[in-house]
Amino acid sequence: MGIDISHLRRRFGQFTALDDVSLSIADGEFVALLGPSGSGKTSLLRILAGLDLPDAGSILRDGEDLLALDARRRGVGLVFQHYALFPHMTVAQNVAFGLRVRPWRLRPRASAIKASVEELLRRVELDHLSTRYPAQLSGGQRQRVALARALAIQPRLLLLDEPFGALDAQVRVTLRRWLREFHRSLGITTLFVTHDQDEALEMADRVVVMNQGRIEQIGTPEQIYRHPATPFASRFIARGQPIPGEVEHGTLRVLDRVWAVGGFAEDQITSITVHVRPEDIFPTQAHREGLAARVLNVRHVAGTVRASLAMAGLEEPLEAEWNEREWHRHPVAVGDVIDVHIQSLTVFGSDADGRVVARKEFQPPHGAAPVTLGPWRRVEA
Ligand SMILES: Nc1ncnc2c1ncn2[C@@H]1O[C@H](COP(=O)(O)OP(=O)(O)OP(=O)(O)O)[C@@H](O)[C@H]1O
Repeated sequence: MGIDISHLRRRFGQFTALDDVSLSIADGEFVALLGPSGSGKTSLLRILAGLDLPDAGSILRDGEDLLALDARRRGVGLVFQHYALFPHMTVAQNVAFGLRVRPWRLRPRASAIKASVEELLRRVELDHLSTRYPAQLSGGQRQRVALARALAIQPRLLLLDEPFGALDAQVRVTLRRWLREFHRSLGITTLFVTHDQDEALEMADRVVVMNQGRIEQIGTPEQIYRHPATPFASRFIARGQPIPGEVEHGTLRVLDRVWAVGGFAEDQITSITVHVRPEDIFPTQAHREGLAARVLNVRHVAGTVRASLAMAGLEEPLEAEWNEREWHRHPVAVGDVIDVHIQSLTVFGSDADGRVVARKEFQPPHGAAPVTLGPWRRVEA
């Protein structure tokens, strides 16, 4: 049981904002919609909320057609990036609003509204500020009021559209953890829109990666980070960096190294993309086995060390990232020429339409002995 979104399409004139989007959300799940600006996240949220209709596709909740219900009957709580609090109402009045405007037959008694507002404000830890006006609150406090207000109607589905987008970095991090715990205690099915990778990976049970109106990948934060399904997901989530590679007559050539690629269906695949992550590039002392790299810069950032490396055959430098301890073992400095070992590569094979039809995570061996790369497995995009 839960929400089943299937084959949703939404066009604005010639522009396709949602292109065959299918997604199932389990009861009580916390799902993040993650994608760059314009990827269709808000379009999907608006359709779920009943603020817009798709051109095609269906949404079922526990088997019931959600699209047939008007917005007020969907039991949806909404929080947007820009606090939509009523400035002339106190915190308590804002939270009570959704209950006060109900038709009189459905409206709780004034004493019940007061009790539920008090309970909600306790939950969002703002009971001491109930008589303040929005202008007298911090940004983070306003968003917690907005959340309490969305929860007042006891929604079955909570939709959060970049709720922390306008807050500063430190408040965002604190509220992220707070909201995660809050969700755990409440268990309401929640869809959270963000373009911030850390936010999605840290908070969600599952992450839906969107790009140009399509879903690129759905998975747990770990699955998506460790095993990105497409070059886009790899670049956007795992900071995958492209390096030139070729496949010919059963061999893969990358950075002047050649490995056998057994079982590679070259006839199906018209192009390949090879990605390497910053944390998979290590300095090595085994000179004959490493790849030569010149250190262009070194930055120390909160416990990690980032370096840009110029390498033969690459137009753009590769970014490498080590923790401080690793760096102390090989304290490279600007101008050094070092040997690096690439611990892991991801190779994507695409067909003529650009669809990924095969992918492989590959650990290049130390040394030059050819290895078999495969078997390739099909991926569901
Ligand atoms: N009413 C509309 N008319 C025309 N185009 C629209 C309309 N609403 C959205 N779009 C377009 O659809 C695309 C997807 O928009 P959407 O707001 O869903 O993206 P998003 O992923 O939420 O982006 P952001 O992170 O910037 O909010 C955008 O290119 C946008 O310009």
